[in-house]
Formats: sequence, C-alpha cells, structure tokens
Amino acid sequence: MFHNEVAASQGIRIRRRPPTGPPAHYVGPFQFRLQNEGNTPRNILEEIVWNKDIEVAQLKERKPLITLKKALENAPPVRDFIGALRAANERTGLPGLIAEVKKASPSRGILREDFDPVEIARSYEKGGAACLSVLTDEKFFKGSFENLEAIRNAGVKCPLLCKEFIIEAWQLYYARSKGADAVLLIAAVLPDLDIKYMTKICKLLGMTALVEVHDEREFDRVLGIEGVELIGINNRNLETFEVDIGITKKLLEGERGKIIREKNIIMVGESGLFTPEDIAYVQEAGVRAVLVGESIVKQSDPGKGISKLFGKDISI
Ligand SMILES: O=P(O)(O)OC[C@@H](O)[C@@H](O)c1c[nH]c2ccccc12
Repeated sequence: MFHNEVAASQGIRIRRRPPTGPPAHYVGPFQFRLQNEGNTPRNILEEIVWNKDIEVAQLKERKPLITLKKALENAPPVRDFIGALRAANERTGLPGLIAEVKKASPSRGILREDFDPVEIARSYEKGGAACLSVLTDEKFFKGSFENLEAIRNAGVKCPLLCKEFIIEAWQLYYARSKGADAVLLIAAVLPDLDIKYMTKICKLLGMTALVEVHDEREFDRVLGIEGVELIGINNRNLETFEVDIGITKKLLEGERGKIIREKNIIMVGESGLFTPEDIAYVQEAGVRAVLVGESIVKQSDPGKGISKLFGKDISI
C-alpha cells in the first residue's frame, strides 16, 4: 500500500489501515486478539487510527466537504491560540496552560465520573488556563464533538484545541465547523507531506496546528517542515503508554533547542505533569506551554487544581 510505504520510510510504524482491508474479526481490544494475525493492530495507537478511518468514512458520507465548507460560514470566529499561550507565559512567567477536558483514556480508564464538560471548562478558565483542550474521540476517550460545541457555545473565552486523531483533511474542516481554534497533528501517525498540507489548510481556516512528537526522529521531521509554529512533546508513548517527563528535556537539549529558539517556535510539554516541580522541570527544559489533563481534571474543583499544579494562583 503506497501510503504505508511512504510512512514507513519516514520511520512511522503506525499503519494507516489494516494491510488486508478492514480487520476480519474486529471484536475487541488488541490485547485479546491473536498477535500474529496480519490485520490485527499492533498497538493501541494503531487500533485508534484504524477505528478513526472507519468513523471518518461514515461521517464524511453524511457531511461531504462541500456541505462542511458551507457550514463554515456560520462557524464561530477563530481565536488566537498561540497568542493566548504567549500572553499567559508573559503575564505569569510560567508556562501557559492548555487544560484538558478529559473524561477517560485507554491508559487510565475513567478519570472523572461526574463529568460536566462545560462546568469543567468554566472552572479551568476561572483558574487561569490560557487555552483548553477538548477530547473528541468517543470510543477510546469518552469525548465528543458535542462537548467541544457546548463549551464554545457556553461563552468560554479560552481558545479551544480539538483533541482528535486527525488522519484526513476533512477532519480539519469538521473541527472548525464545531468551533475549534486549534487541532492536534500527531507525527507518529502522519507523514511529512500530510503534516505540511494539513498545516496549510489550518492556516487557511485561521486555525493553529499543534504538531505532536515523541522522539528525536519525529522531532527532526517536524523541524524540517516549514510553517510549523507550535510543537508538543508528548511524554507519553502512545504505543506503550509509558510516561517519562525526561523525554521533554532530552528532546530539547543541544542543537534542537537552538533551532526552536531561532525559529521562535513555541514548545508544549504534554502529559504526566502533576506537581509544581514537574512544571519547573519542563519549563527549565525550554517549554513555554504545558498540556495537562489527569492531574487537574480529577480534582473536585478543577480550577483550584490548577493552583495546586503550579504551586500558586495563576488566575491573577
Ligand atoms: O492526562 P495527562 O497525562 O496530563 O495528559 C494530557 C495530554 O497530554 C494527553 O491527553 C495527550 C497528549 N497527546 C495526546 C494524543 C491523543 C490523546 C491524548 C493525548
């Protein structure tokens, strides 16, 4: 398959689709299936991508691109995601916070039972978040586009990142039509050309692309793509779930750190941040923003959780 071959040549291990069409016995989590079946996902990220491919194909049938493009005329205006991060960083001297509205994840299960996305978003905003990240994947993260829309329509002013597994440009238009100000592009899933093309479409739509990397090879690929302004280092390996905040430090050492300063790229430290020491550690490594879910969404008052995370009230 052409796409898989191009991807593999760039070190991408995630196959876009099963090698032999849809999985023959797509019945449950990959752990329970025979490992040696050729069309069995090799890890959770691959399973999510294969599922997304089917989901997007169905959604696209209901809302083809022309319909979506029309809907964009009525979409709420785009807000400046990077500007909000920079402003927060300058105001507080701490990394700007992207607070994540996250009900569950495949690695942690349910994080919060009484989940009211709008209430959580309001609490984050009050607690000093610069931007919000809203998970929209239903199957693996119990999120939804309804949550994104509801938060946007509730008058929350923080710019919104649509936290989705993007594999096709159609999804960018869809995210925008639901009120997204930014989207996530995962380098472990997308070949360079896709990132380049999707970054351009984001710009056309006025949205910011947060391009996520996890290792040196992905980081170098993304640094070579023109027009990328915001890069996230995910401390969690999406294939194994292993979390290590040392990844952020390791990737920003030496030449790469120099390049991002020269290009004025904003770096985001993502996942596994729980304490003021963790925040200080990734800030010292060179990030000007952080993306945090678990440690704040679990607090009875998520906004106050932000003060605990930073060791001070960042809302003032
Ligand atoms: O809950 P945490 O460990 O604070 O992590 C938040 C965020 O970084 C994480 O949800 C995330 C980062 N990249 C992703 C890609 C897909 C799904 C989820 C993610």
